[in-house]
Amino acid sequence: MNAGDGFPPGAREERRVYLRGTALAERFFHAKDEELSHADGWDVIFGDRFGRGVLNLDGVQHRACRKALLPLLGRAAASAHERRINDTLDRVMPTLPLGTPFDLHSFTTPLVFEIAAGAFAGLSPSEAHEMFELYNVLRIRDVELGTTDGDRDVRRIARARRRMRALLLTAVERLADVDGPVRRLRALPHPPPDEAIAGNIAILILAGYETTGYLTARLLWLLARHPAEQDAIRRESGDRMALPAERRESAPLLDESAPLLDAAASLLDKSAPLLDAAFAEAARLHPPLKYLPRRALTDLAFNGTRLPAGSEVFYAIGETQRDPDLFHEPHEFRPRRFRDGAHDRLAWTPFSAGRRVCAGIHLGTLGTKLITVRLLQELRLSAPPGPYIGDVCRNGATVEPESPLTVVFHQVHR
Ligand code: HEM
Repeated sequence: MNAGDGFPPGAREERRVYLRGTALAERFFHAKDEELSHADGWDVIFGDRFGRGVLNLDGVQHRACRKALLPLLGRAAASAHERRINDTLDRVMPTLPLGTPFDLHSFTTPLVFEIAAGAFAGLSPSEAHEMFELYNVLRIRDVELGTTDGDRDVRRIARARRRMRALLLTAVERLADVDGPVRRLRALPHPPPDEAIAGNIAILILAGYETTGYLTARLLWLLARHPAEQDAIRRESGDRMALPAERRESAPLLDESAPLLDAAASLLDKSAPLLDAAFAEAARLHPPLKYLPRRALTDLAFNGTRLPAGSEVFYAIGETQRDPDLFHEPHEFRPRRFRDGAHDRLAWTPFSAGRRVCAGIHLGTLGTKLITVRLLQELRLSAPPGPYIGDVCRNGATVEPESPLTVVFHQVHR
């Protein structure tokens, strides 16, 4: 870097920069991988524990994998996914307890994991359960080397990584003849090795379950705290759920004409506007990814904000979506705001935006909405009195509730 280039002394050393607001978003979401690396950014969050896949690849490899995998995640895949979700719910819903406090997040997360592991790795419910536990071990952070606990964690993580690798390679073998990630990736002009295919499967499951599981829990919890909104959505969705299964599948919860866009408008579902608005509002208040991690590979300047090469760069979705200049009463749950008026295009980006917008936006939206309406059809949710439960972000990207998202289920009386 030359003297007089505007960087303060010492700024070339690696540093962490947080970007907020729509003015910077435009430039952030349209940066090239050669400017802001996803691979290096996500390495800060989960290192090499989950392997590489479409989320944490850059450049040519990323483009090839994304193109190969998108058809499995798009609208065409929605009805198979809807069937899988319904079958899983048929099995687990009768086990939900009535009348006692119940943590939504510890229910929805393994549930969505099982669905994702079945869809992308062909795992049975018991195999999925084992893999879920392995993911939890692989997420352990802040290991203090040289202490008894730290050394035990290192051994647990190493064992979990070996077992995870074995399960994923078995999945690669098992799925060789099925239309899924393995066949799609092997059909590329330069097919990745099995290890990389396994990494892609791991990333698909990871990207899908934590986000959808968390957002579903948040939406249901918010509706438990807002009974009028809950009743209105139950009435709205009742008509659809009363349809026979085949008709329900031909009237999916997702607007079939919606392209993979980057604004809330693309997810509008004309047949369920109240559910749609509550979904958008839950994702505004509680985006599962609070920050998007990148690393600047070259010196950059975004609207005057300097990003020296080597910086860790985080786009703050959560703070932007609660900016009072962008949303009136930003900390309140007001689904109507998404029905009443337009908002700045990049003010709402829970699925990211631009070229690298969430590849699973359709499945994530479908999963969250479907689990919500199925539960609301059979159960009324109430929230025990208590303060608002916020989030913690332990890894610099995803969030989890700071304490259990407790609700009580009651039978719906018609
Ligand atoms: C409500 C649910 C979901 C939310 C809020 C969400 C959010 C996001 C966000 C913010 C990103 C961008 C990450 C970044 O820029 O670094 C992303 C990427 C991605 N998501 Fe999702 N996601 C959800 C569900 C899913 C599902 C169900 C899948 C499917 C398996 C999925 C697969 C992916 C993949 C593959 C990427 C990487 C895309 C790329 O880099 O080209 N997501 N998601």
